[in-house]
Amino acid sequence: MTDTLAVTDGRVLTPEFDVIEADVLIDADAGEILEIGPGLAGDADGTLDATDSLVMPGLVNAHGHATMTLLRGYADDKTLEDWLQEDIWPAEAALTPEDVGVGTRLAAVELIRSGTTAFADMYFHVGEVVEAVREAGVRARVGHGVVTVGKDAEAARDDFAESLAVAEEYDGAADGRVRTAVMPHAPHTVGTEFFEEFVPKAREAGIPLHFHLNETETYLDEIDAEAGVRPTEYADDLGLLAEDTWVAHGVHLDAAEIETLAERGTAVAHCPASNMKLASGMAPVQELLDAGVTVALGTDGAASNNDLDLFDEIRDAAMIGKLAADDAAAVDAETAVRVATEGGARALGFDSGRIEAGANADLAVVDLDAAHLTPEHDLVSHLAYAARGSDVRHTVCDGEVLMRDGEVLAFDEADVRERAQEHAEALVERAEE
Ligand SMILES: N[C@@H](CCSC[C@H]1O[C@@H](n2cnc3c(=O)[nH]cnc32)[C@H](O)[C@@H]1O)C(=O)O
Ligand SMILES: [Zn+2]
Repeated sequence: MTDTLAVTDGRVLTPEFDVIEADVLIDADAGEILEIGPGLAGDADGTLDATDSLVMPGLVNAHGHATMTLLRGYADDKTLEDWLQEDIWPAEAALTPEDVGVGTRLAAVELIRSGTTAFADMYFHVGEVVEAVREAGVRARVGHGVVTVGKDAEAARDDFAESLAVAEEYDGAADGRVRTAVMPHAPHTVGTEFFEEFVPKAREAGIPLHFHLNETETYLDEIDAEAGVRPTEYADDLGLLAEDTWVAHGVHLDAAEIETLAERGTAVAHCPASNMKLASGMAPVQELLDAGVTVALGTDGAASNNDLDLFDEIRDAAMIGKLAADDAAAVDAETAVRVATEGGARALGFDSGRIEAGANADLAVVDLDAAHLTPEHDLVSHLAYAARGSDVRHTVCDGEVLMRDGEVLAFDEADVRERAQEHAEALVERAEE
């Protein structure tokens, strides 16, 4: 007999973006949605009340560095280059594997609280990330970030080799909730010879690739000086772009680069808050969408955001998308919610991001009983422009309830926060020694 869960008496956001009154019946063992319709509560083994609430697909955070929650508020108000070189990289040099476990658990609490059920993570000590994901109950595509600049050839090679080994080792962990990717940091922070050696190996092994692309003007100039081409062309020549590749940022893209991404089927994880905070620029989101590129949303690390609430990103994406296009109709409410759900799921290769029979049972239940969500003209508008992560009541991933009525079940949240505070303080002390 299968174990079933019914999400009852709410309204449901359908894949067509209609809002209907319905229950959602879930096969908790298979982690799949079984049926959407009226009166499904009767036979279910368990229920989750969605009265006065909207049942929506769990949000997908398609780019980030979860451990960087430990560096939230540590260094602000700087350009990307100064921030990384003066503050972040020295602090990361002092990070221990245990710090990664603690920081990722803090991130998981924040993600679950704000209705995010899947995330991408580029970091190191990936085994610790995987353990945290296993415990949290969320879904993730994880990888070891490779940087070769400033390293001798052997250390550089080892770093890329580790990214490949880690991706092979952990793929399918946590009952299949963990998938992996090879994650070279960016075209300009990894030497050409290492891409040439390892990208074909990743391709042969069927492992996706993820990296930062065209985040700042400075980075474009570095590739231009070295290779004399735009970074997207450089990446394409190295075989980096494919249907299972997704890139982060894509802020400074010209028309030819957008076309290349569309042709290769490579998705872009747009990170509007990080791009604004580091003054990186405005990504051409509407142009990407018009060209047929899959767009997803990411927070990036908590040190450049400074939280992991994807509702902020949805709103920011709509706002900055309009500014960038100089068009108030650009990146409309439905589009912004779609990129945060089905766009993210497509980018990360998860059968999630929509409430439909057969899809993964990954969903968020948003409490509509709030002043800032009144009146109810249009609930999709509310999701894009008025709702906050803290409006999420329940979070379900893979058919398991991860938060019920605002209580995170997977962790002792107070303990996670206390340990995060301790580890963050000790980390900064070591970094500044
Ligand atoms: N193994 C590598 C670590 C790479 S992890 C990925 C890196 O991306 C960094 N990072 C975080 N946010 C951003 C961003 O917005 N742009 C570029 N890099 C970032 C993050 O701090 C981390 O160092 C090493 O030996 O240094
Ligand atoms: Zn990043």
